[in-house]
Amino acid sequence: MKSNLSYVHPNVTSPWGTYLSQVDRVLPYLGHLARWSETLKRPKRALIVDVPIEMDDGRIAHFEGYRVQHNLSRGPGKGGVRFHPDVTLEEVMALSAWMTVKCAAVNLPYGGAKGGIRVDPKLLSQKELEKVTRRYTSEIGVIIGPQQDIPAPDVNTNAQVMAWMMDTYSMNTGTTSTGVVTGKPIHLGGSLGRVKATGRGVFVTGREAARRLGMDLQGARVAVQGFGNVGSIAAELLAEAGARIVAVQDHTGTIYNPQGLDLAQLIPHARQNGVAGFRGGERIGDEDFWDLKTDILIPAALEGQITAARAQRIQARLVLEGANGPTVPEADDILASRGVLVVPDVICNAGGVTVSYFEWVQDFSSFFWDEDEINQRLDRIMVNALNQIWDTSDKHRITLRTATFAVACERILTAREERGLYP
Ligand SMILES: NC(=O)C1=CN([C@@H]2O[C@H](COP(=O)(O)OP(=O)(O)OC[C@H]3O[C@@H](n4cnc5c(N)ncnc54)[C@H](O)[C@@H]3O)[C@@H](O)[C@H]2O)C=CC1
Ligand SMILES: O=C(O)CCC(=O)C(=O)O
Repeated sequence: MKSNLSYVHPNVTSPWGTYLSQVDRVLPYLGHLARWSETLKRPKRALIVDVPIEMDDGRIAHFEGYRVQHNLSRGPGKGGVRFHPDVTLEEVMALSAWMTVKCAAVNLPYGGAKGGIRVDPKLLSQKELEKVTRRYTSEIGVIIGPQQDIPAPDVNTNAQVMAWMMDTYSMNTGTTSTGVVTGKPIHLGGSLGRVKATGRGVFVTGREAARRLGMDLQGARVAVQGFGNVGSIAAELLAEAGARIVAVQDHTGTIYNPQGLDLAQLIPHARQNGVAGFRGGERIGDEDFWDLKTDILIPAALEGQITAARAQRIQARLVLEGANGPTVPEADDILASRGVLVVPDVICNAGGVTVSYFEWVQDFSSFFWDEDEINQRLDRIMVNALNQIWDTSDKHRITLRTATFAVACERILTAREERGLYP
């Protein structure tokens, strides 16, 4: 891991450090394209913005916002916006870089970008949240647009936030620009299937990986960390396929039921209160989550959750990375040496951006598809991408993560080489 950038100081477990180490691992498989690899280690553009708003009590509060466009070689930037009190520039850089790799892995005509505001939205009123969103959108308005960079939901953002972003951008440009963001409400140019798309993609890649491992989903024990958009939908679809969701952890705590949690009751409960306090399971210590006897583990919260120490304890045979960057490099090695198969974030959670792409295409053509068509196309794209990654993994005897980087980085750097360097 090496960064020649003066403005970040990554370490081996920070998100940008993790990403750099993942790039280093793919270099031997890039052939002559490796000479362009420094491109992958530098974001093309990073914008830091001040977001001042008047709070409900009359105070003026300032929040720090970011939008990073990591790479635009294959198309406009694409990637979500995160509202979280711990967001940093370095984290957004890593998240934007993983978007570059992810979009190329499923062969979408996009580069990678990501945004964030360092704010705890739970401490804001709805009015304050709207003001923060609108001011942030105006500030990053100089670099986003339907052909430049298209934001979408991520942690703590949703269709309502996307509606405000679309409206602010449209007001500032004097257009109705539905294509400037994806993940919008359906009647504002949103796509059927987008809300569930990331969780569905986790399910599809998990189904395929389980088949290859000879693991029956019927009765398989599943533990899920993070029970928001991605984790709850992945759990729901796995349960529909016969799996038992035995443990769920979110920021409020961890609950466990070896017979399987009742998701029809848990999901609405968690939406209101978090999972803690749910009566259909036993409350266990958060750290005990990592020792549970399960077949499938789904990290679907934040980065850096699977540390080296936790990787030694994980009992599952299959890890489905719903979250971005949940596994640090040393933990990756430990899981591989213990025979635990990891379906990496850059393919596992690519269902969301794939349906975002469908939304963007539908917005341009003003012709909307039905949900079955969307889900079928999503399934096909994910399965084809995973098959190619699996073949690459078998050919070079490398992990699925390095294989995904190999497939994606070849596409990214080929585009870079074909476009050339001169203005
Ligand atoms: N929403 C999307 O379409 C996509 C999201 N992702 C990734 O999936 C992950 C989750 O995103 P969403 O479900 O959209 O967010 P969300 O905001 O809907 O849910 C986040 C969940 O993580 C939990 N959480 C937060 N901190 C935690 C902690 N310290 N320990 C345990 N749980 C914790 C929260 O309680 C919540 O249940 C993130 O890594 C995100 O980048 C990846 C691809 C697309
Ligand atoms: O839907 C999108 O455009 C991006 C989703 C996202 O932020 C991600 O895949 O991490």
